[in-house]
Amino acid sequence: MSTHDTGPVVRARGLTKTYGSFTALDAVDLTFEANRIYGLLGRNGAGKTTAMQLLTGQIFPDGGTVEVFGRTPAEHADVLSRICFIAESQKYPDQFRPSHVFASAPWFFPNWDEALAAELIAEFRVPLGRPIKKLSRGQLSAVGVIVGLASRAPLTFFDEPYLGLDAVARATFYDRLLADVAEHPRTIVLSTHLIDEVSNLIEHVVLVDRGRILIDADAEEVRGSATTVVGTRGTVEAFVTGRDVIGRDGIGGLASVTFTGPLHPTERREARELGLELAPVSLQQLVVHLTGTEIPTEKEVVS
Ligand SMILES: Nc1ncnc2c1ncn2[C@@H]1O[C@H](COP(=O)(O)OP(=O)(O)OP(=O)(O)O)[C@@H](O)[C@H]1O
Repeated sequence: MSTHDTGPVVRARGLTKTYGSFTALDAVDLTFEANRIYGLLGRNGAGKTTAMQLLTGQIFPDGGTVEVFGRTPAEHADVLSRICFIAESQKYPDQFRPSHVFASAPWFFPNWDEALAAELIAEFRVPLGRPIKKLSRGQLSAVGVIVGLASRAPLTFFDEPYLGLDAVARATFYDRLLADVAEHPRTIVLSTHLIDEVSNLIEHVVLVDRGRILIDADAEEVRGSATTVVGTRGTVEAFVTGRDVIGRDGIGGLASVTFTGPLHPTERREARELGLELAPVSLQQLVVHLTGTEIPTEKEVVS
């Protein structure tokens, strides 16, 4: 352990990545604390993979700084040995079989747990002797997920590797992840589109959109941060006047408007008395509202 271990696990400031004239990541600040589960969320092309590649030293920033365990990741082998990055389309040597992947994993990951890997191999039904090239998409995803879990790396990134998994296998992954992290605390970063599925897993939300951070907050805080109010149009519009509206929908005389910000108990009572229905907004709905198309005005919804 060094003195660097007392600070955050990841600290990025002004992180910028450009591809030609396109800015994939635009002056992003990120801080990941030890032993938390982070959800890196955002639409296709938002910049999630780019951010993870920068944090793991696979690509270099055009601006800003990255420190992982207090050091620049690419230049320090001891830092890299504490990072596990599982990508959706992991590449393996041509002749590799899953047995080779699991046999070589301990060379890269000092905390590798052989027994856990064996359990997961059985649970995910990975055919150990089949050439990697012949595996189904789900089986290939399972190989990645097993490496990510059994590596027990202090900082583990899962870049949507579980997309190929069926619903049962995904549930297994989520359960195993939670159980193992409870026993062996470490920092996990999950990037995913399946927000509802992971919303109970995530402790901290980082929402990326077009290379910028839209939300960087405690998941609990984010979950309670938006409300949808439904009722007759005039009443709903009067109720949301002056609020930060992030979504509008409606049909005929009915309106459904989503807004962010706290709601006082007296305002809740007032809504009930006005015959309005209030519903909390799920993390997934919130992300859709914040990263979707522009919010229509009341007039556009009516017409
Ligand atoms: N090597 C590259 N050259 C040019 N553009 C790139 C390159 N790598 C990424 N980009 C662009 O940068 C943007 C961010 O890509 P990134 O892969 O980080 O998105 P993402 O949030 O991971 O998306 P997805 O959810 O679809 O995987 C995209 O518009 C992508 O096309």
